[in-house]
Amino acid sequence: MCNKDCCAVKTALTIRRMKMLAEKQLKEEAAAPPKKILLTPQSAIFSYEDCKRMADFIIARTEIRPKFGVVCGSNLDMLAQLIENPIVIDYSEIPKFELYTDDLHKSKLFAGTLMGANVIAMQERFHVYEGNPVGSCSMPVRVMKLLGIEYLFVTCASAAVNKHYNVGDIMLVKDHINILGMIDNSPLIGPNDQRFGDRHFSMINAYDQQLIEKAQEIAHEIGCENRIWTGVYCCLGGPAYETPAEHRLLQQIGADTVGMSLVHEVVVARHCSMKVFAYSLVSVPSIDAPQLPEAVLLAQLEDGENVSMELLCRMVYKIHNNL
Ligand SMILES: O=P(O)(O)O[C@@H]1C[C@H](O)[C@@H](CO)O1
Ligand SMILES: Nc1nc2[nH]cnc2c(=O)[nH]1
Repeated sequence: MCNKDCCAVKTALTIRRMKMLAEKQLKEEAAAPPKKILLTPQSAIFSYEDCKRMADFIIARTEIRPKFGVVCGSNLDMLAQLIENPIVIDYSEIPKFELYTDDLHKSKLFAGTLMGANVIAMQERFHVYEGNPVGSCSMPVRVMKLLGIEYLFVTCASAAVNKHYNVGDIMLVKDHINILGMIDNSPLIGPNDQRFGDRHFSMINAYDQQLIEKAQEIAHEIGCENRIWTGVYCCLGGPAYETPAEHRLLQQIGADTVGMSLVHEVVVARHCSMKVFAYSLVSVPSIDAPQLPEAVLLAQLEDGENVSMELLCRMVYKIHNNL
């Protein structure tokens, strides 16, 4: 047991020791070379030349000039497998293309034909929550542009925000709320390369209205008009799903579904004037939805995956044949 004097001595010693340590640390910091801070503008991480080199590599390997590009979302990787006689390229083979991804075995590009049209599909996309800068996540879209793609089909998994949407439903995206972009995390921040597009550009009709109408026609043709909605997608950073309070906020600002991707790819696609068609497969129920057994949700999801394949094939067929 120490007395009052003992503690006072200890405190004085501790203070002196801390002071000495702080001084030593300051001296060491002053002697160390300055740390390099790399401020990399999003738009300059991959230059036009980098994207061109990647596109040239893909053209050399596949020998096709695709008209359609597809980005597969989670639970939608089977869309890539619809491509006939595909040339499959692992992302790691393409110079500089490989980024961080949780799902290495799906990191593949499929190039071939679908319903008679030349198509290339990314089986897995890059996400911001995996540690990739937002400008890198959208780099493949620029590569697709330089491959000559006219129509970009972007797909993703999402959670229902709109209480009428069920798991397995498909939402055709008519507009988006880009929360990451709103808080200064746009893929186009940095120098603008005019070869891709103008510095400022409109995001009105970013999701091509004619393509949406074609998809709505298809919904009727296949008898899925009560399962294919048209709505607003909101992108959050993830990887955690939103809290109930955030979910309520998203309902109030007009989101119908929420996910962790798509919008930055669409911004980059519109910057370089690609026609965009996007849909999200509802994979997580809204917090207002009645609780359903896991097996029911899985069956609904599987059904939605089948509808999404039908939708993709019919869209490609109709556009390719001007129907
Ligand atoms: O690539 P997408 O946006 O479909 O992936 C979403 C986000 C997470 O990776 C996953 C969550 O379920 O789906
Ligand atoms: N933010 C978000 N993204 C998703 N992607 C798939 N499901 C979800 C979800 O519940 N929330």
